[in-house]
Amino acid sequence: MSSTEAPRGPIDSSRVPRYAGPATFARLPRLDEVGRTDVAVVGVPFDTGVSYRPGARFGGNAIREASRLLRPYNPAQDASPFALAQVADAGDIAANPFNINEAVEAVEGAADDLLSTGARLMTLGGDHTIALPLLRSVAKKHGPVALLHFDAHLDTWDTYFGAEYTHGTPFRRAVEEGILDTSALSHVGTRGPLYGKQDLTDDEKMGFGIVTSADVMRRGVDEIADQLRQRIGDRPLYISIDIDVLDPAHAPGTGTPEAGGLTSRELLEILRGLSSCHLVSADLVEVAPAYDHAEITSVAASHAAYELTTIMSRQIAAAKEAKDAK
Ligand SMILES: N=C(N)NCCCC(=O)O
Ligand SMILES: [Zn+2]
Ligand SMILES: [Zn+2]
Repeated sequence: MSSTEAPRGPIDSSRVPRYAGPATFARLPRLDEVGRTDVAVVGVPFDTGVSYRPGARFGGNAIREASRLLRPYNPAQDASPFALAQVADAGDIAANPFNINEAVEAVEGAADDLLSTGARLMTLGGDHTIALPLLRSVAKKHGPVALLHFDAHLDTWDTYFGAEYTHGTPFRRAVEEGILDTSALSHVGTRGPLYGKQDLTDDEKMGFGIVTSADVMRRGVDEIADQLRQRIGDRPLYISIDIDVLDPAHAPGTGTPEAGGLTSRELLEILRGLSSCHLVSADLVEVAPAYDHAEITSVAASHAAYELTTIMSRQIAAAKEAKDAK
């Protein structure tokens, strides 16, 4: 697509019913159908890094299936994300299920390739291990990035069974590697039992601030979004959403569920409150459809990815407009 051409949007639901045909995210064109894209939605079918229930390797396709019902206009952000910028489904990154190190390298390499085209990534996991190679790739382009991490868990543990690359450890590795801007790191939705108090002191030393799920309930979504926006400022921002940030009532289909989580409404509202942030890429991980019912989890995930995609599209359009005005 040249910069003057209008983006190619989703399949017209008034002509082809939404339940027909193979699924792409939001029924958008595949990347090979449009040549290049501003936002690449990409799946990572990988779950070898999990410590409890497996199955997130099927998450990306479950989210694609559940996203058939998304409509092209987003009233909450007053934007038509797929008209403002080209958004396309880039398919899946093939990752070795029997070798975590090799898989981590493959994800980093594929992310490098997509980012080098100028696209931003909306990655659908996969387990949380994949956030590390994605952050490595984003940091090569933008330098250390601010991180907003929505999750029941800290994911800053050191190792599991001696393994460094797991779904409970990506953000400790990322801090060690210097790819995060440690003045702007926040967990949101944290809750549940830990291995010890040390988990919290270690996490704080790495620079993380914590907004617990109880904080969200007590202080409300607007105040939380304001606080996060202030902390992030205009830094390049990466958002990583582990779907287990939601209460198991809102997201049963996940591998390490914890009671007392956010509602899908709270998550979506906080994301909308971040629409002015400079979102350079995002992931949504840990959807494990085998434990889901009636697509509860994958529908919630598809809507969260839709809000993130809208934020990116609006910014891409605004940047283009500013450039054209010059
Ligand atoms: N769901 C993610 N990313 N991490 C959970 C790790 C929790 C544990 O095994 O103790
Ligand atoms: Zn988690
Ligand atoms: Zn996680």
